[in-house]
Amino acid sequence: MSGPGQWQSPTIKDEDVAWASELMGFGPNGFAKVGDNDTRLSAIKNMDTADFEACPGSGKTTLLVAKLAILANRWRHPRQGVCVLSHTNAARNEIGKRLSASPVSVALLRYPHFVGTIHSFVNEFLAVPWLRSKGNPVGVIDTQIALRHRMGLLSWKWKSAMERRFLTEYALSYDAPNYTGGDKGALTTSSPFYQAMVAVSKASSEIGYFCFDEMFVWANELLDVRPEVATALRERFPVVFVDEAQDNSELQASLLHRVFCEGRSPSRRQRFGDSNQAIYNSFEQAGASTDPFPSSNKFDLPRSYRFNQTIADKVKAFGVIPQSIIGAGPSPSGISTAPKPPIVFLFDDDSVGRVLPCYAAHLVDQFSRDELESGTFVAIAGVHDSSRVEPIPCSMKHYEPNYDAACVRRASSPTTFAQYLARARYEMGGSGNVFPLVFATASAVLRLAAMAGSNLNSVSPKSPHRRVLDLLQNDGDRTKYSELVEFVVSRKGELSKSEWDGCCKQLVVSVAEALADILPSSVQSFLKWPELNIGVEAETDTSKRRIDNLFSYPEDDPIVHVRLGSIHSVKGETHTATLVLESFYYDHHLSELKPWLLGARSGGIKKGSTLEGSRLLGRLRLHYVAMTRPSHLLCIAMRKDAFDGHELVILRERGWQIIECCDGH
Ligand SMILES: Nc1ncnc2c1ncn2[C@@H]1O[C@H](COP(=O)(O)OP(=O)(O)OP(=O)(O)O)[C@@H](O)[C@H]1O
Repeated sequence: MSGPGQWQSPTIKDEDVAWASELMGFGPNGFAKVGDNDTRLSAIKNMDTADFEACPGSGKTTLLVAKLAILANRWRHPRQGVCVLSHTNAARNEIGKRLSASPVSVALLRYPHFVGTIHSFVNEFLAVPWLRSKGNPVGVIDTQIALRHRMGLLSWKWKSAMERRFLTEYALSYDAPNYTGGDKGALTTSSPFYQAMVAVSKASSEIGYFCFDEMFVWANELLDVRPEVATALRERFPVVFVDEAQDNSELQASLLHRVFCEGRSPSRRQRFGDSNQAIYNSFEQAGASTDPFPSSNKFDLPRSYRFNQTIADKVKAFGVIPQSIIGAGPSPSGISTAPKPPIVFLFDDDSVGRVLPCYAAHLVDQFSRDELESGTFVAIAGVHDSSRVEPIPCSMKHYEPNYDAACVRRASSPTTFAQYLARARYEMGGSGNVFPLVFATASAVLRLAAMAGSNLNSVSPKSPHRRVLDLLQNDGDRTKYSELVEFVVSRKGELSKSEWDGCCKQLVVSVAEALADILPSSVQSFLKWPELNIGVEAETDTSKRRIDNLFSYPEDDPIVHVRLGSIHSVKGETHTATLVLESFYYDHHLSELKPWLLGARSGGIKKGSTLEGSRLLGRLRLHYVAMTRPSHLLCIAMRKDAFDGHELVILRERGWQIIECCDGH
């Protein structure tokens, strides 16, 4: 095997680029020079270590997939592969979906290549083999289950001590191989209380329970003890691509740097991202300081193929470092009408519930029936889930009281069986593909068994469905599992409460008990069926759709379905129309960004060249992601009293049209 230093990258020729462009459906010139500008062409041909920092909709993911197709077509190394890493499962699935569309590039989804999240790479190639080689089993990698297991091991005395000190269960996680770390407040490491918490973390890990991020601890320990592992991985993967690089945390960036870049014979590494779109789990979280993105060797791609110049002009001020976006879109799609003027919907306390109907009515007014059917219509809020009730509006729940946040929260596991199904229906998005339902049913059963204390091996290349079938020992249990799957599929995942109570719940319990013995009462919450806010209608089709977070309009005979979600959940997506809803985090997000909307401010740098505070930068990035999703229509919804008369005049002068929801539009 040749090392990465000796690996010869294929030279990408013009004919390869034209072939890939045709493959992606852009004709032969999708990546060709535009006037004098050949940045896209040189970006796709470049095979050296580089960063591609580009504006929203500039085709970063498209460029990456096209480049991968060219590599797949030319790949001749039986034991060396291309490594493609993404931050989230959603991004990994998007790349996987696009690669599987062509018989050539689908090869990248198999050995010797790797396409997956950074977490799955760390588990598969570093942490899990290392732990197992030390004789430590790896059963469950799931923060919620591991911390719950550790709480169960902690004596009553220390549990009450945690309560008194306001320590959460995260005090039982660790960030060093001696099991110390986690948020243990001001306790000294030598105190008996601290040591008791360390002891349960150790005991639980030694029998196979781990939090997600703890796998980085073990991966780093392996690299400390066996630095030659990095050399072997560089030989195996001479070329590495990182998508959504702006979102890498310090933990991820520093580990990837150690594995692929640091020292001699680095792999070729290309990263794709947009630092203006860096949104993390919390505003306080900072980006990576090791190997930050972008480096100085970067390509800029200023043309957005998603939207036109009107939308580009509305959104660019929201970039923390404003980019000169050229609105070259929308690229051809099923939507043939021209892009529409942007809209601000205004509402007050009484009319907040009218915002979604007004938006849907506007869509019906602006798009043809065919376009309403084929297009993607979305409404999103920065805060989609909150227990706050004031000041109105706090979250998506003020606009749609039946909104179920767990259904769209891709990063965390669902907490009930019903949520597993809801998320699967959301993924199916009306298609006839039942795979998400089978996957969700199997995953939910495995999770229930793990919650009940079964130490099932959660690290497996097999699908959850295959794993359940393998784990079920006798034919009777397998038959029950098949009945369960068939029942869920026959109802397309839409079970009524009576169907759940009637037979489905018992099937779930029986299968989980076959995997985990008796289910303790503590898992009952997982089996709870959702109560709806719309009372008697609970069994109607409309209520089911609302659990799926689809707002359908008109209610009686819907002609448009608006998908509801968080801004985080729509990263990387392209919509026909996007409505960005006001929400509350310390203040109303959009109201705080009013100077950017009115053209008084641009970017995140204050006078005197200092950066704004982290909260405001977080607001800007979040709403920059949100407002750059639509191809044809950008809408925002804000409180009417956020503006005075003069400001409304400015908004209109800047090209926004205003629709008042209070008027009974
Ligand atoms: N070369 C191209 N020619 C025409 N259309 C393109 C081209 N590249 C991308 N597009 C279209 O532009 C839209 C945005 O592409 P893509 O999602 O790859 O952008 P992105 O830069 O990854 O976006 P984001 O920054 O929001 O994640 C898609 O509809 C895609 O089909």
